[in-house]
Amino acid sequence: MFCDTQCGLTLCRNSAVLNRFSWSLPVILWSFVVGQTPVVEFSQVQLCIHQQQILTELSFAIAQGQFVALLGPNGAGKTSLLRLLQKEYQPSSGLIKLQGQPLSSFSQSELAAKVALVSQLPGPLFDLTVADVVLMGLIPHKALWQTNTEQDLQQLRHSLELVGLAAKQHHSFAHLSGGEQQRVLLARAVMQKPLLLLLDEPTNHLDLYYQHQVLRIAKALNITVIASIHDLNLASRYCDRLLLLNRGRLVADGTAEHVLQQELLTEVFRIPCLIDQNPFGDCPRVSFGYKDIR
Ligand SMILES: Nc1ncnc2c1ncn2[C@@H]1O[C@H](COP(=O)(O)OP(=O)(O)OP(=O)(O)O)[C@@H](O)[C@H]1O
Repeated sequence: MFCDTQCGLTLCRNSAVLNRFSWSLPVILWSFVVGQTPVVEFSQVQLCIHQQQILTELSFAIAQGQFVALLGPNGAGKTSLLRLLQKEYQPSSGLIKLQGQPLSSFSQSELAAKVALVSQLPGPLFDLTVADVVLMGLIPHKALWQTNTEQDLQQLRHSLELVGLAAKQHHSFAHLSGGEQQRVLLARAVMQKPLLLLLDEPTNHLDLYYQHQVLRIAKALNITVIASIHDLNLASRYCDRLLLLNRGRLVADGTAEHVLQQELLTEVFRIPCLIDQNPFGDCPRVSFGYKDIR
């Protein structure tokens, strides 16, 4: 029996809990059988900053092409996990591998060619046009003296069409709405052709149409994606696999059906919830709320 009272959950090593960790073992076994190395592997990873334990004993493996949602309440450690993958933070112990190689062995420029990030807040981009920002996705793949080819420009147009912003190619990035900026950053990531795409709350600032659109685009890329998402229903609809974090620990890992369990979600998010079937797709739907308040 294993009890994790620290994270407010009592997790017992019974079949229900094993169900909540249904992915990493199959990924490792499948990788072994077909000879394909997982894109990302965390082995007993811990992150401690200023003596505060941020992430505790994270172990999982993600196969090529999986679209993975990182879920959890505020402060659960989602962004910190994404920062580890960009080497912004170093694990205090444990090992992270990218394509079978220790992440620590990649230089920042090698990493930039393999990992793209769409984050919540773009850094200062001064008065660049939309095209300038999207073309920045080519930087990790080009030497300083190389100019953009006709093929690059075609790819630029294609990336902007994907996010519905072809008409704004020559507009100033700074003058776009928050949602449009977010989509430009996704187009830049598409341009980068990464092995691994990291999305940090990619649906923030987006209206309903583009919340779905951004995740549809990310899914259609058929690359490995790890997305920190607050909306459990979007994760359920679009992601192959859900990792649920609570207070720095991985408390569930599996398909939406495995992870989106009423009792678990009520404990982790500290609000009553009900699960039923999403009428638009074959996936669970979560509703949170209190019956006595309308
Ligand atoms: N550089 C840092 N220094 C101190 N504490 C940090 C640092 N980075 C993260 N933390 C702490 O680690 C915890 C996890 O933060 P993190 O941003 O990873 O959570 P999150 O799940 O992404 O939250 P949110 O949903 O609010 O974005 C928080 O308590 C945060 O204050």
